[in-house]
Amino acid sequence: MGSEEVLAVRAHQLAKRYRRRWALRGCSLSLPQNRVVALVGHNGAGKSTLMGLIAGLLKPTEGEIEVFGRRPSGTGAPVEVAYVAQQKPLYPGLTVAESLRFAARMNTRWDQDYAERLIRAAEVPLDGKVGKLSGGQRTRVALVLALGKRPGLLMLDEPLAELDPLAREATMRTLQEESRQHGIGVLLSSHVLEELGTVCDHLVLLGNGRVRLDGSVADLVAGHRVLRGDGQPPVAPGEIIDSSRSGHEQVLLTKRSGPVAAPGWREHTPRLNDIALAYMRNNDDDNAEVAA
Ligand SMILES: Nc1ncnc2c1ncn2[C@@H]1O[C@H](COP(=O)(O)OP(=O)(O)OP(=O)(O)O)[C@@H](O)[C@H]1O
Repeated sequence: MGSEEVLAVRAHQLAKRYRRRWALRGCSLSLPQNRVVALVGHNGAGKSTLMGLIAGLLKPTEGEIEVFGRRPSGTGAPVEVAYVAQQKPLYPGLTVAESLRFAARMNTRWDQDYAERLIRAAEVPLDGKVGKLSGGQRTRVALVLALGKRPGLLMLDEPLAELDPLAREATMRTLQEESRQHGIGVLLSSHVLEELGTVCDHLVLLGNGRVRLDGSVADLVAGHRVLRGDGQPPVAPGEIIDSSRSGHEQVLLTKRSGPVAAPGWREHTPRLNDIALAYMRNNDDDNAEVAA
């Protein structure tokens, strides 16, 4: 990461233990502002825990974390941070319009015009009761309530799960535009890996509570190659992150940036989800990579 980049989050050796179980350990990372960051990892990898620590809803057991240069309180989110948790914090008895008015009273930075514009774009009825909306519509409302706060960092825990493909595309586009036009940082946890590659600038991959990958998408893609062929792999075993078969061929995801000139082997540039899946499938610490 370039030294000129503004950081939304800096964590050093951050760790969180619930009773005797470590949910997050040795987590050191820097999340840039003005970027869309994908947070991925298997179920129970520690994504929600990391978000809770950044949001100031959880206290670290060990290590340090700074959000916009300050330590989160451990009792509530800083004003610059909007967090949409998996259980979306909505009042089912309010209409959408009432929910926006309530948010306006609770948030000093609230932008009502912008929130109404986003609700109209999402085609959610302003007079609809939140409790009667579909799961996807509730997600859109929760997102608008977060964006309307005009946060410096927006964190979304699994926002795409209940959205149809069109709503997913629209949501991702909104997040990307927000990040580019208003310079906000977006941290997005998701299991929908295919869509992340087109929108995210940065990837953090957690495995068993540890950071396995942390880097810009451009650097991660440039630092890996997919090799297809048969016979003896033309790279050192330590460079192979994942190996599978497709028909007669071996398919290797390798950690290297230079070309591989080997008869019988073809190479191509991986997609972000090829890289993420390979690391998730091979979830051991030997392959851990933390890009600067
Ligand atoms: N309140 C809690 N009390 C005890 N253990 C917890 C608590 N919250 C999470 N854990 C444990 O911590 C680990 C990390 O959980 P976390 O919810 O952060 O993972 P996640 O990556 O968000 O998972 P998912 O993709 O399933 O949402 C898991 O082993 C989980 O069981």
